Amino acid sequence: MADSAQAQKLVYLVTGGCGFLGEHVVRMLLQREPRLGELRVFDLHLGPWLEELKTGPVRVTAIQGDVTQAHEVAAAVAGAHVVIHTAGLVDVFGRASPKTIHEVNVQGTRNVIEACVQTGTRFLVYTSSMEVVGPNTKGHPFYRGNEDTPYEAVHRHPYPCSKALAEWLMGLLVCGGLPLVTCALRPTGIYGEGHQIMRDFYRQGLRLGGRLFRAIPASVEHGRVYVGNVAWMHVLAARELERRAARMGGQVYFCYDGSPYKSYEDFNMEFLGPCGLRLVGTRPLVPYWLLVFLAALNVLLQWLLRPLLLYAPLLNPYTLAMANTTFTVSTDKAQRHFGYEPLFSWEDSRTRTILWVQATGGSAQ
Ligand SMILES: NC(=O)c1ccc[n+]([C@@H]2O[C@H](COP(=O)([O-])OP(=O)(O)OC[C@H]3O[C@@H](n4cnc5c(N)ncnc54)[C@H](O)[C@@H]3O)[C@@H](O)[C@H]2O)c1
Ligand SMILES: CC(C)CCC[C@@H](C)[C@H]1CC[C@H]2[C@@H]3[C@H](O)C=C4C[C@@H](O)CC[C@]4(C)[C@H]3CC[C@]12C
Repeated sequence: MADSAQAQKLVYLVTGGCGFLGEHVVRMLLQREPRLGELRVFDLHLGPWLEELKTGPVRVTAIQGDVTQAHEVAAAVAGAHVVIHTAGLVDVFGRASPKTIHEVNVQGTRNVIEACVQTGTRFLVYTSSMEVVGPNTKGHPFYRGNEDTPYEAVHRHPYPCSKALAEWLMGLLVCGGLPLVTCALRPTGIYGEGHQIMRDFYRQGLRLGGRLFRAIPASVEHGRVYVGNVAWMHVLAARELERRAARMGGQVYFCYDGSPYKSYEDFNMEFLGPCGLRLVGTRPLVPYWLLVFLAALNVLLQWLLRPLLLYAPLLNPYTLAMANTTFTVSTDKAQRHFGYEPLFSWEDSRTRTILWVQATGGSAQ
């Protein structure tokens, strides 16, 4: 007798499937989801790498579309059994306007939810963010917290505001008693192959003669999680939503793995060190007040230069506050609720990331 994996082939849709995380989710589904019959990859910008996937046994359909356009989302969702919604505008640098961030992250998510409800899709996994919780504007540390740890979540920046609102929309469904079963995954800072900011730091270090200068005390710890494990968690959550709907429906899960707790800069050095960079200073080399001043200056410059060019450096008051606030998670909720175990050990994650930085860090790719 054919087993159920062969009997029922499922249609999956991944929004934002050509982004940093989205590409890993797409590849992970193809490798690890035996019930996959068709994979729809929906993104504003389609990657050329999708072409190579079309020659495999699973039907891969590339859909160029915009989540802010309800009719485009509805057409892509129609007939899908499962939707993984990772599309989003990740901007804490002032590149996009607050209005655009809201449209993509909140209205886009609303469109995905409504399309699922209208077309009868039953399972939806949403990529949320740790920033739905914090760090808050008061700089309170969140130390080894879990999904139930009390924390004063106060948002002002458009990006965390939008992620919080979108996650709240997901929660509304549970209260509304709709047949759609959803859960939200909250990654901390993701790293791994394709991580733009890691590459930016690497290039900056190369420009500075192989050195980076410590700006944040080593005692400020950050939660980081490997992209392959975040992708695996999405695939597993999507698979288990059906079987464990009562337990998982409406739940939120932090994304976690065995990556060590370190400061943002020390963590990056785990990869940039083996690529030849050195972090200078055991303590910050510039006083904090000077960083605050430079961050404020960058905001002013961004505003002054806006008519001429987009000036969006990494340092601004929000990113400085983030970098300077401890935020680490310690939880096993995903393990308890749907059997998640990281697929990649810390050693594997580290090696894969180093190889990627070495291969592409200095090139224009
Ligand atoms: N990178 C992180 O550290 C991190 C941490 C926590 C949560 N997240 C969340 O994970 C998700 C993916 O983030 P990422 O780091 O891969 O970002 P990314 O920018 O690499 O990927 C986002 C993808 O969404 C697509 N997209 C943007 N606007 C769209 C639109 N209007 N219509 C359709 N597609 C659109 C982009 O083209 C891109 O391919 C986001 O929802 C983000 O909020 C990321
Ligand atoms: C002060 C400077 C020297 C260093 C600036 C580092 C700064 C660019 C880093 C620090 C923390 C980073 C964020 C953190 O890892 C988590 C997330 C959550 C996610 O939803 C989007 C990405 C984001 C905001 C990281 C962006 C880069 C930050 C702010």
